Amino acid sequence: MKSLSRKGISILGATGSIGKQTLDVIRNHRDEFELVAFSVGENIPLARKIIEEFQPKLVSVKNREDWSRLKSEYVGNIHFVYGMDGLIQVAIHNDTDVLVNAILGSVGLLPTLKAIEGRKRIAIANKETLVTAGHLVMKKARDFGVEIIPVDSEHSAIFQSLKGENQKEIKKIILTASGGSFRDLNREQLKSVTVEDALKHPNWLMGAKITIDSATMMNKGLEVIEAHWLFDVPYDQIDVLLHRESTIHSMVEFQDKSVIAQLGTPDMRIPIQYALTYPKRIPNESESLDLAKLGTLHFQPMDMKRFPCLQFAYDAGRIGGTMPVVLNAANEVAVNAFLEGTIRFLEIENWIERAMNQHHSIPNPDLETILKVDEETRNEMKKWGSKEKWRT
Ligand SMILES: NC(=O)C1=CN([C@@H]2O[C@H](COP(=O)(O)OP(=O)(O)OC[C@H]3O[C@@H](n4cnc5c(N)ncnc54)[C@H](OP(=O)(O)O)[C@@H]3O)[C@@H](O)[C@H]2O)C=CC1
Ligand SMILES: CC(=O)[C@@H](O)[C@H](O)COP(=O)(O)O
Ligand SMILES: [Mn+2]
Repeated sequence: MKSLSRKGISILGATGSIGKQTLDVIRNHRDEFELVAFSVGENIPLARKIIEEFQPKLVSVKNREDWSRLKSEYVGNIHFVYGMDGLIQVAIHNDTDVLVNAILGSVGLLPTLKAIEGRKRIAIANKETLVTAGHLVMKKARDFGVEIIPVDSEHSAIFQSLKGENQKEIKKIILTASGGSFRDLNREQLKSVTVEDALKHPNWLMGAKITIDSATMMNKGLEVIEAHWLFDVPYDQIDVLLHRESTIHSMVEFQDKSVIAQLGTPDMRIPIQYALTYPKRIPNESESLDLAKLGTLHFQPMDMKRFPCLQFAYDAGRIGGTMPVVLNAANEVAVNAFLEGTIRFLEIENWIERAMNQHHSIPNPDLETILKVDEETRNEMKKWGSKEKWRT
């Protein structure tokens, strides 16, 4: 039986960067939280370690073969599931109080919708889900009275800055952007960058896909759309500001020109923990922000020509309908191709632009239309480019 005094936490994507940091938060607050269920993709060795340490009730893996192997290894009280049905079972487990959606990509959409129907509070890191179907997710959350608490550092900052405020009094949201791994390179220099260089984010240690998204500025583009849905703010009232240090995680300017910001060291365990304890705050082992040591903070306006992916995201958001579905799917496919070494860095933006140019947006799409457009975009893009690796 689940303990009555502890919150039951379930995690989609427990083996990823956010997933592992969520486990850290649970590990450091055993009196507050218990891990009920989790999903992994293909990292079975880490899944075994998590099972042994946390003894959850339900574990989901991506593939049937892994499910079959784990089932025979652990004969006892742990229930094993797999595939999309497995993700959904994690999302709606009876003992879940908070679902941490830390899976990568729009595969997180269906489990999110099911969790809302199951009236689970959702701590959402998985921005691709909100980009793809923000209108469906937020409407369903309102209909079912479910709270969606942001984990993404910028959105957690905005959420915290808005606490106790009147949402109608927002003048603008200011998302901060580090500039990513190539912030000091010009477009000419971007032609020859490598995957290894792209994976060196200046401030945050994150999964591969989001680190590339930071370097192309698509991460900020996805975050603009994410902010639009989470806070119900029009695109004209969402700005992006280059801020090298990632110390101010984001800000809100109000009608009276007051600006409220949230600051902290770049440590994702802080917003993850807040999403789990909200509206409470509890102590942790994270480092305190030392502004005197930092001395100076830097700010620069965003150059859309240098970072066209950010412009694509604003365009897709403003066009609306299925265009953000295409933006996201094209980005997922292109980043994957770059990570596999079959396209170069600047081809990521070319592929996204091409996919968007080929698409006629369908307004106010339902779930079926979204899934269809997502699949069609990925299938179309399979025909592009060579399978030859350009890097050794
Ligand atoms: N990392 C960060 O600091 C931040 C991340 N985010 C967002 O959080 C989400 C996760 O990011 P991050 O943790 O960096 O990503 P990672 O790549 O580190 O982790 C992704 C997780 O999802 C699992 N996964 C991937 N594809 C599938 C699939 N098809 N089926 C089942 N499981 C799958 C992986 O499993 P496995 O490895 O076992 O195969 C892994 O557990 C993204 O949406 C990202 O934009 C937002 C803010 C900050
Ligand atoms: C930690 C986090 O929330 C990331 O989304 C981070 O913001 C990436 O940094 P930039 O996109 O600002 O480079
Ligand atoms: Mn972020």
